[in-house]
Amino acid sequence: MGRFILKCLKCGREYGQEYRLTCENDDSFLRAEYLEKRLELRDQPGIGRFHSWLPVQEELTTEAGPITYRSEALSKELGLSNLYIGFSGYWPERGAFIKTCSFKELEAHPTMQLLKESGGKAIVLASAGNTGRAFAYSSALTGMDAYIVVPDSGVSSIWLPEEPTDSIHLISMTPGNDYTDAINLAGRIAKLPGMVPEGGARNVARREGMGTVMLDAAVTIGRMPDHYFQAVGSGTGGVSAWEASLRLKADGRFGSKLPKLQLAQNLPFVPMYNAWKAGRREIIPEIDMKDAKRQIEETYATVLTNRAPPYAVTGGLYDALVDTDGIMYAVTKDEALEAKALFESLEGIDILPPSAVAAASLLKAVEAGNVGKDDTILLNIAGGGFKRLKKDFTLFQVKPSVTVSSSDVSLDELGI
Ligand SMILES: Cc1ncc(COP(=O)(O)O)c(C=O)c1O
Repeated sequence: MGRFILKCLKCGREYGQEYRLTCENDDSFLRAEYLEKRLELRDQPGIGRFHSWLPVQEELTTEAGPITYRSEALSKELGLSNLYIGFSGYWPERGAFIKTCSFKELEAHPTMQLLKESGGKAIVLASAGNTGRAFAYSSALTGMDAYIVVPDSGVSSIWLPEEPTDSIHLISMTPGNDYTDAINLAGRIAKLPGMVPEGGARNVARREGMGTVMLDAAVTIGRMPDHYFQAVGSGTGGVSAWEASLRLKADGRFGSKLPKLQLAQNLPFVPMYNAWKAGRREIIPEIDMKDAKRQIEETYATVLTNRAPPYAVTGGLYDALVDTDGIMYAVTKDEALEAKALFESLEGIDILPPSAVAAASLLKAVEAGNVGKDDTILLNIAGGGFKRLKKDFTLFQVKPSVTVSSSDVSLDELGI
């Protein structure tokens, strides 16, 4: 018997347990509804603890999982009494063992498991860096093929803490192509026979994997936080946190008020910030991301640069922000670097650029009075511990099997 059904958020059509990204009637998100309505923690080391609300049959045994701890130093510096850090990365002293150093690994493991359970063999995805590394690692662990398309700026991010396997197929794109070009090429490859698109935010396994950050926080704190801070590029993490809190609310033991999403992008590329500020569901490219490619080149945290984020779609980020009375921030590179230095010196762990953007947004929120001094706050440090990892592991660069010059190349050139 299945553990969940997939339900279309617009027309309500239900599907059984399968690797499905879209409804046959419309373009809305599908959401998983689990038979287990109460979160029953499993005896697993990582995200497998949250099996109740992961769309897979077998419990995941990976040690990769989010951790949550109560901040002391940063909390004191900001004058906050209930600041919690959700950390996804490598920090063994705190029990954090994500060896690709970001919460993207929380998405990769359930996705590969769901793919395996539904008979799929090869997954195709685009990445600006962190997602590709996470799926490459999951491919190395499971032996399942992964075709990963990255822009030139992302190639150096595709490393592993062990020897890469033949199951990893890295396709790089020449300079001038960005993350969205990689998405377009991956979309074409995914139509080849035997290939399965990972689906980005449409993939419930990805969303539920990321949602475990909120679940871990709620079980650690004993209730849902009042505020949730994260830097977003696609916004999937924001949607995931919202969906996880809807389930926690229905569970009944973790409070009834949904955490307020407080999400950040980095200047000059801030399309979702612009649309949200203007009160619009639609992103208007000419207004919200004029000269997008140039903006992206100037951006500090490049993984936050998705030109086609799931913002307007039913069940997407706009709906999540409306439902949680959310706030969005635009952060400069200087603000991010300042917040990074502050966080690292006070909390004692190195963090990735997007996490610096998230930390900067918390500083802005405190300054603007968007959080109360005694409110319970969850800061999602979605990537970190890279320097810490290098002390314990040798890292291996994954080499591209082919480099292409545009998303329109003939697929024969790829030698798949
Ligand atoms: C460390 C980290 N934080 C935040 C994000 C933004 O994630 P999303 O917009 O998919 O929620 C990313 C995306 O790659 C990331 O790697």
